[in-house]
Amino acid sequence: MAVDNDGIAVVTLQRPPVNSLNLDLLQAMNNTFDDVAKNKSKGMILTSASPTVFSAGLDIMEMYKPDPKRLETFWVTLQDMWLKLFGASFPTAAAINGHAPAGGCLIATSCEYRVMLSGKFTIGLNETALGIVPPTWIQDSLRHTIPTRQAEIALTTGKMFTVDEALKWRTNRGAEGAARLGPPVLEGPQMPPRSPDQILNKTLKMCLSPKMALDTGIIKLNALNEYLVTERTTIVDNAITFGIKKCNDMDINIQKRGRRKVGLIDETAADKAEAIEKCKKFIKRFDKIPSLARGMTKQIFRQEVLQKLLTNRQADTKQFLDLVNQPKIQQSLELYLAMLKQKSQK
Ligand SMILES: CCCCCCCC/C=C\C=C\CC(=O)SCCNC(=O)CCNC(=O)[C@H](O)C(C)(C)COP(=O)(O)OP(=O)(O)OC[C@H]1O[C@@H](n2cnc3c(N)ncnc32)[C@H](O)[C@@H]1OP(=O)(O)O
Repeated sequence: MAVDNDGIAVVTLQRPPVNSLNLDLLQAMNNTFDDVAKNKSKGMILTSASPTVFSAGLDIMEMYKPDPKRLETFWVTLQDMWLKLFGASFPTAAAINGHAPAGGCLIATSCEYRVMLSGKFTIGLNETALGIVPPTWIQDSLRHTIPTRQAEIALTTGKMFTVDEALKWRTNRGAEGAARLGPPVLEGPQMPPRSPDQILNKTLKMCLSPKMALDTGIIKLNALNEYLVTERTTIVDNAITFGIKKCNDMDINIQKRGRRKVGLIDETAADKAEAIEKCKKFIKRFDKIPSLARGMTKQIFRQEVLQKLLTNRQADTKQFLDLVNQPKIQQSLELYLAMLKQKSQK
């Protein structure tokens, strides 16, 4: 842990090669979180010493052929880590400088703010894809971060989000929907882009002109009708071109407006230093907010989710122990470890 001049603690996970969460690392995290609270730090940023992995999640070795007592301590220590981090009264942020699967995503979603490095990294709760049901409080951390519907889909599919997907959620509306209609007709002398309103107003004006004879008016309206039917694609394209031009003139970023943010991460950064700076900026937002009021508001906001685990702690531990001790799960863990080893040797 390093505390900067502003009193913000930067805590770096340092367990090579992938910061997998074993008992020792979890205990070290818990002690550090206690220190941050005791020192009255202004806030805490979690990051990783690895250039490519934030955290690979739970250390599979803790669950494979486990010592029963250690396994129980391992799970209770993980619960403690989550209760301390998710329930921390001080501001928390994650500078996610690499992959963050499963438990890695849990740490990130337990913080209040997330900045992830742009690149070929992924983040998400992949448990379902591994055949495991994520415990309620792990599901709650995601549901607390992104909209419920997206959380349900992500959890049930074991979705690992790319950095871009974690920031935004694709929709068919906006610029992407427009793109599916084909390229817009560009501005030219024959067909200057006009809004549909402009076209109709001009035609109406012409038809209402006292100089216009009735039969000429009818001919013009028929011609307009035919034009609207046969040229509808061009008209739509022109309307889109007109819309895009207006948005550009008004400095509205249509690319951003066309996509809805899923918000699993809040921002991206080019490198770790920038990610930490952005996290610091988030924490400094609270400079003028009384810290007691802030901390209590956060805890009340998170209380329901925290209380659920506190109430069901023993049952949750028993469920985990029963699951891990199943021969079928032990077999899956063995296969998974072999698969990871094979992949790392390639
Ligand atoms: C089938 C699983 C059943 C589990 C049942 C238990 C029930 C628990 C209930 C719920 C809670 C679950 C939450 C979890 O966190 S489970 C853990 C899920 N984690 C993962 O699936 C991530 C696996 N790792 C990776 O995808 C990659 O390692 C990655 C993080 C993307 C990094 O890739 P890369 O940089 O290429 O590194 P390598 O893959 O080469 O790995 C280097 C060495 O690290 C070992 N490794 C990786 N992850 C883990 C891990 N989670 N635990 C232990 N060891 C891990 C890997 O085998 C390599 O080792 P070696 O160098 O000796 O070959």
